[in-house]
Amino acid sequence: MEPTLTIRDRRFRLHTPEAAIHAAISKVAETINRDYAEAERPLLLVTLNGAFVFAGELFRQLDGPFEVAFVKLSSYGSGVTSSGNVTVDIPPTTDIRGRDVIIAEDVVDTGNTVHELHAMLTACGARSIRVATLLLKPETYYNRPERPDPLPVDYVALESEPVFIIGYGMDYDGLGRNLGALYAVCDE
Ligand SMILES: O=P(O)(O)OC[C@H]1O[C@H](OP(=O)(O)OP(=O)(O)O)[C@H](O)[C@@H]1O
Ligand code: HPA
Repeated sequence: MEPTLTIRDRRFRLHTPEAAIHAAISKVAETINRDYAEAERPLLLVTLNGAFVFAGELFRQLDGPFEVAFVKLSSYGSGVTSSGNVTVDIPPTTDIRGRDVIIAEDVVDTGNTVHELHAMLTACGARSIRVATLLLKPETYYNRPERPDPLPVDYVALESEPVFIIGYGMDYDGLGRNLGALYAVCDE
């Protein structure tokens, strides 16, 4: 685990080591297993691209008749700020009607993505919708004048200050998703 690294034009510093990530994901899995012990075929819906690493590790620790499906959304392009427009590149890869859905996100930052997806799943007739994320940025998520009543984020592995993070699925311009630890931009 490098203490600092450079990707293209940006410097990053170690933010969360691998062991802490694994421990946090295991805690989330335990809670979900308790909450869904009686559920019938709950669905883990993974938001591509970023959430595939987190969701893969989480899914392996879920007990019972869980299914997995995917959706691809994007709003950041190659930069470090949300465009504000969430594009649905691939709609949910399975029928959502009547399902108990857990959205798996890598990061809930502005919350634009998770709100867009929640609205889509509601329109598709999901029976229940909860959100699991590897990382939540509470200061960014809960302080949005345009969204005074944000959705609950039900399962949060890790929290961070409002700084751009890469690693464990999260990217800068498509790079850094394969890092096993989290790194925060440190050149601002
Ligand atoms: O809370 P928000 O501000 O909406 O940010 C969170 C979203 O941003 C990233 O997706 P991105 O659009 O970068 O696509 P990617 O998953 O392919 O990296 C990330 O994977 C989340 O889905
Ligand atoms: O901090 C972040 N890192 C990578 N992708 C993101 N998408 C929203 N926030 C982030």
